[in-house]
Amino acid sequence: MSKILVTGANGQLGNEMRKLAPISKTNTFIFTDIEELDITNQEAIRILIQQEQIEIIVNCAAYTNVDKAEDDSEMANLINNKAVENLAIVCQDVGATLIHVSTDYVFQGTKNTPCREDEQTNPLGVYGQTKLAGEQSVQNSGCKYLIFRTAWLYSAFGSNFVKTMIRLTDEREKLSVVFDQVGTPTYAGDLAALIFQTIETKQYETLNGIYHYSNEGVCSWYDFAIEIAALAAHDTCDIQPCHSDEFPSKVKRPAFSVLDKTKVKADFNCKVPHWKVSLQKCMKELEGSF
Ligand SMILES: NC(=O)C1=CN([C@@H]2O[C@H](COP(=O)(O)OP(=O)(O)OC[C@H]3O[C@@H](n4cnc5c(N)ncnc54)[C@H](OP(=O)(O)O)[C@@H]3O)[C@@H](O)[C@H]2O)C=CC1
Ligand SMILES: Cc1cn([C@H]2C[C@H](O)[C@@H](COP(=O)(O)OP(=O)(O)O[C@H]3O[C@@H](C)C(=O)[C@@H](O)[C@H]3O)O2)c(=O)[nH]c1=O
Repeated sequence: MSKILVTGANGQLGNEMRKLAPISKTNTFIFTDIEELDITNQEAIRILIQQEQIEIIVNCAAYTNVDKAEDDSEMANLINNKAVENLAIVCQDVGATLIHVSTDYVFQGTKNTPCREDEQTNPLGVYGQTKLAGEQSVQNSGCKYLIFRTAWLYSAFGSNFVKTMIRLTDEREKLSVVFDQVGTPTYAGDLAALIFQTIETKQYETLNGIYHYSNEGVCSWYDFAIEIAALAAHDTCDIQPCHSDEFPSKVKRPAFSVLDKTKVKADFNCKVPHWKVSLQKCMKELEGSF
């Protein structure tokens, strides 16, 4: 029996972890968000970890507003890097394992083959830079860790591209969506299932390092929007592809950030659902809300 702490548990991934916890056969999960545990406070982390004798931390907390981060780099760095360093230092001190989550936005995305874990990083914006710094803080701490880099996360919880597209394709007659940024959408429930499996089967005891995990397949945000609208039966909105420079944003995003999952599939022996299959699952959960 191990005790697991999930931080940032009110977000998309945290809520998906909450759904799985009750089926655990061997572990007890404690869920916190900023109100219960502000991870920028190292002392508060230390007290909770020691009091509860936590063996694993799953860090789902992050600053995820990519546009806002450009004007708020201090806060983004505090949450995506400094706070992650806090978790890693405490884990190292008490011998706990840190399971952390990072992003495809650590890559520049200028090549057109799937990104492997050992490939050169070069984030284009503040969000990606602070997430990369967070990865490095974990690695430098000396703690036992797993970092799952994922991409284009969505779920029935929180706000995300799927929910935005459901709303916009209902409200508008016409919509432009970028087709020159290519990646893979990932259902947060699938990533949570992998993290849960890692804990339940104790894979974290033998595996460590960075792993790429997204759903299977490749698409542009435009393709993703088309599929969302089709599943929502929002067929009156005319969705048109546009270039990135036609969609106003202060941050440059990677043009191609498909993640290569060869390593995670081999080491974790996990089956990865295609993004269209998982999108259908999530849309079913959202039924009634559109
Ligand atoms: N969303 C995406 O598309 C992608 C996300 N990721 C990564 O996956 C992980 C999970 O993302 P996701 O579930 O979407 O994130 P969310 O933004 O949905 O959730 C993050 C949670 O962390 C909380 N939080 C913020 N600051 C603190 C703090 N100081 N202490 C404790 N909790 C805090 C947030 O609270 P509040 O809302 O009040 O700020 C929120 O509840 C993150 O590491 C993210 O970088 C990777 C690729 C894609
Ligand atoms: C709403 C909208 C967005 N877009 C574009 C903007 C952007 O290039 C793309 C996706 O929009 P988003 O705001 O969801 O993008 P963004 O917030 O950048 O999504 C990213 O979030 C962080 C947390 C990650 O880690 C990444 O993996 C990725 O999921 O679609 C349109 O072209 N038309 C639209 O109407």
